[in-house]
Amino acid sequence: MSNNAPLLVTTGEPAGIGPEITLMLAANGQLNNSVAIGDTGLLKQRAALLGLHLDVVEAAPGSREASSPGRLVVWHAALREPVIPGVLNSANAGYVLETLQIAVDACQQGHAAAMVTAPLHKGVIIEGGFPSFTGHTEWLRDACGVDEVVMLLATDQALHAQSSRWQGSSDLRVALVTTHLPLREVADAVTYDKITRISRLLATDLKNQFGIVAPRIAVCGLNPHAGEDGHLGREELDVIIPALEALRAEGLDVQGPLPADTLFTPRHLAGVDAVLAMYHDQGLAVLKYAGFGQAANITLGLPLVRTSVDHGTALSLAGRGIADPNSLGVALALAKRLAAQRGNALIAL
Ligand SMILES: NC(=O)C1=CN([C@@H]2O[C@H](COP(=O)(O)OP(=O)(O)OC[C@H]3O[C@@H](n4cnc5c(N)ncnc54)[C@H](O)[C@@H]3O)[C@@H](O)[C@H]2O)C=CC1
Ligand SMILES: NCC(=O)COP(=O)(O)O
Repeated sequence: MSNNAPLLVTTGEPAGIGPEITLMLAANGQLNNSVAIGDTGLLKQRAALLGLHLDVVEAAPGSREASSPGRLVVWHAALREPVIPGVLNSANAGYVLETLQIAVDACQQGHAAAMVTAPLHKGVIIEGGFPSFTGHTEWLRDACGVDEVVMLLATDQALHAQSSRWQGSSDLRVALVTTHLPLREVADAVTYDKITRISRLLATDLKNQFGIVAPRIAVCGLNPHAGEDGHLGREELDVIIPALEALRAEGLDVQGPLPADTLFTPRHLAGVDAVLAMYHDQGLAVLKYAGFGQAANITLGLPLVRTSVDHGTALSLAGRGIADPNSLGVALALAKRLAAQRGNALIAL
């Protein structure tokens, strides 16, 4: 990694809130070591629409110039068609993916310290000619040529931790065995191999990226009451328990499978560093209840640092200046910390 590389912020779906939450952070000085990737004209228009006093200026991809108070530096990618806030247009799907590719290339070539992604709209990318697209996480796995990645969402401001009686960590971290899958397909995707690979990656990155020396992972069951000894589903007996036994034999501290409805209560979370949920809404509904807007999404297992917001494109808010940019700020702060930990030199503030 060369010296003084910026953090990159991909601005996401152009009709969503990604461009404006990026501009909002730039306007209050939170993008000072960063560069946005997106259409410069779009960002200028959105800044004007919101009445933000900000110079939006273009720089060549790979340059060391970064944003400063009152000035947002942009690595330009051209929109395919003009954008109306809140109105999706599948013609711009290729544009969104181009912003991601620019970021990946720059991280891999040492021109950037990390990438932070504003939300994109999965459906419109699929409709725009990319039928196998399911999300940043899986796209980044393929773009980086790795076999497996882990989606982890984390907040250090979990709701239950605000109680004066709470004695555990204020961090809540939730990782997923399966990510963007129809519920009908989830049970078949929860395999011995998948659980063991994801758990190993999670434990390794909790150590290496979060500095947790001996990570304790609580693992959810798939079925109600963790299958009730096989009476309410057999995945626990046939797949999850054997996988966890193998992981324990390797020295991993994995508890479970635990009934997911009570695992997230403060008593069970007190000694836990991360929860491994079997599917998207099992884990993320709780995480978002505990800290929506205060959390970030991290992809573990990549050769680069990638964090993201905890929310989506919020189309109905786009162009109105009322979206909360806080999660993007949390994602930026985390990316900065993770990049520094990897030894990626950041532009000094
Ligand atoms: N990292 C990413 O790229 C993500 C993308 N998405 C995508 O976003 C699209 C919309 O997804 P939804 O499930 O509707 O979730 P969403 O997060 O866009 O919206 C859910 C609710 O939260 C509100 N909300 C979201 N972000 C907000 C913010 N910053 N400030 C204030 N209120 C906010 C919305 O107005 C809405 O009421 C989908 O295509 C989904 O796949 C969803 C999550 C993450
Ligand atoms: N709910 C998290 C989410 O959908 C984000 O997915 P990704 O685009 O970061 O893979």
